[in-house]
Amino acid sequence: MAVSGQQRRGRQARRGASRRVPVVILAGFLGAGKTTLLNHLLAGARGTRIGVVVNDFGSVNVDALSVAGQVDSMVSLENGCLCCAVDASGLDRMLSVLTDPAAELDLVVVEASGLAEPRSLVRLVLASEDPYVEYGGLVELVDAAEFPALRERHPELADQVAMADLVVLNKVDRAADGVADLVRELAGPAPVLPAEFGRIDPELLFDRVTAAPDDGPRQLTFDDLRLAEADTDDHDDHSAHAHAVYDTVTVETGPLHPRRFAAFLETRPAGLYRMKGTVTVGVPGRRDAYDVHTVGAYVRAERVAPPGDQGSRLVLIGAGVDAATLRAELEACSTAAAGEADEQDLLPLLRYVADPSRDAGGAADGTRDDGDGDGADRAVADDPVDGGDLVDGGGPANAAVHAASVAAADTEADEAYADVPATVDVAGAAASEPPPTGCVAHPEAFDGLVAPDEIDPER
Ligand SMILES: Nc1nc2c(ncn2[C@@H]2O[C@H](COP(=O)(O)OP(=O)(O)OP(=O)(O)O)[C@@H](O)[C@H]2O)c(=O)[nH]1
Repeated sequence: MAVSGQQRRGRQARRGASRRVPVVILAGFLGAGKTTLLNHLLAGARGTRIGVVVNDFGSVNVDALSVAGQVDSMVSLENGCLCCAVDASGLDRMLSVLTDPAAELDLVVVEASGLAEPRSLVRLVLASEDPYVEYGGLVELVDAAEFPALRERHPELADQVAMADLVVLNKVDRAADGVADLVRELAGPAPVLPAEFGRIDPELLFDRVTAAPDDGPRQLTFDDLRLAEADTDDHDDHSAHAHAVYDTVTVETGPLHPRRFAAFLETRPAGLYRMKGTVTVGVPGRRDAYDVHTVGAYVRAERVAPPGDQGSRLVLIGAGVDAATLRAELEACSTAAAGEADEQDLLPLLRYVADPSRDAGGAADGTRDDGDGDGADRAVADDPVDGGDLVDGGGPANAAVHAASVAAADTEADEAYADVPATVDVAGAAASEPPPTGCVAHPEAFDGLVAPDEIDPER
C-alpha cells in the first residue's frame, strides 16, 4: 500500500518518540480459536496497523488465506512450526521486517501454532537483538469446552496457561463444568478473560492509533466501508460489543511517588486486564515521565517527554473491579498523599522500563541517552517525529535487561536498594540491582535456566 510522505509523518508522530513495536504472542492449542481472535483483532484495528506472523501446518495455508486481505503486511511461515527454526533466524528476520520503521506497523501479533511452544517464542522475542522489537506479552487462548479433557492428554497445557500474561477463556458458550475455576487456578496472577468467538476488546492488547490530524481529507477506502459496516452490524448484535462488559476507570493525579506506584503495579487486582497512560514522578530535581502499559500480568514502561502540566493520567480497564478502591489506591500513590520521594525510590519503577540505560539515562533535562555511547543525549520533547533516531544501537541493551529480569527473584529487592548510592546511575543499576521481574508473569519460564517441568504452575 502506497503511503504519502504526509501520512508517513503522521504515523511517525502518532508513534511519538518510541519506534519499538510491541510483539504479542498469541498461543493456544489446536482449534482453541486463535485465528478467530486474530481476525476479530484485525477487524477492530481501525487505523492501528497490525502485522501478523501466521504459522500453519499442512500444505494448504488455510489460516493465512482467511486473514489475507485484512492486513497491511503479513508474513506466513512456510516451514510449519515456528519452533522448528531452532536458530531463531527465521522469526527474527520476519520480526525485523515487520518492526522496521519502513513497515510503519504499530503492533505485531505472532500466532503460534497449536503445537508451537510459547515458551520458546517468548524467549526468542525477549532475546531479539533487533532495536525495534519489543516483547508485548503472551496471550494464551484456552478452549473452554475441551480444556479439562485436553489437559489430561497434554499436561504441558497447564504450564502454558501458567506462563501467560493474559488468558482468554474462549468458547464460553460451550464451557465444560468447572473450567473457569480450573483455569483461574492455573493462571495464577494472570487475568482470565471469558470470551465467545475471540471477541475481546482489541484495546486490551494495544492502543488504537487515532487518525492523525495532519492526514487531511482523503477518499474513503474499502477498509473504511468495511468498518462502517461492522459498526452497523454491531448495533444489531450487541453481543459483539466486547467492551460493554468491561469497566473503565480514568484516574488523574499529580506526580506519583514511584515506589508506591511500583507497589501498586505489583498488587493490582486480577480483574484489571489493561492499564495505560502516562505518569510523572515526584522526585525533586527530576522531571521523569513514563508511559505505562499493562496487558494482563505484563507490565511495560517507557520514558517519555513529561506532559506540560506534570500530571499523571491512567486509564484502567477491567471486569468486576472496584472503581472507587482503584482510584483511591492510585491517588494514595501521588506525592501529595504519599510524601516526597527521592532518587532511590525510582528504582522499583525502573525495573519495568524496558531499557533503563536508554530510556531513563537523561536525568532531569528531558533528554535521554541515545545508547550510542557518545554521551550526546537527544531531546525527547522537541522531536517526536524523528524519535526513531533515539534507538540507534540500543537493541541489545533491551534484551539484556530482560535477560537479567528473568534470572533472579524479586523478594529481597527493598533490602538491596538500601545500599544503592544516593546518585542513581540507572545504567549501572540495570546491571547491579535486583533485576525486573514484573515484566512477565512467570519470568523463570523464560530464562533458559529452569527446565519446563520445574515451573510451579501454582505460582
Ligand atoms: N462455539 C464456539 N466455536 C468457536 C469459538 N471460537 C472459535 N470457534 C470455532 O472453533 C473452530 C476453530 O477456531 P480457529 O480460530 O480456527 O482455531 P485455531 O486456534 O486458529 O485453530 P488451529 O489453527 O488449528 O490451531 C472454528 O470452527 C471456529 O469457528 C467460540 O467461542 N465458540
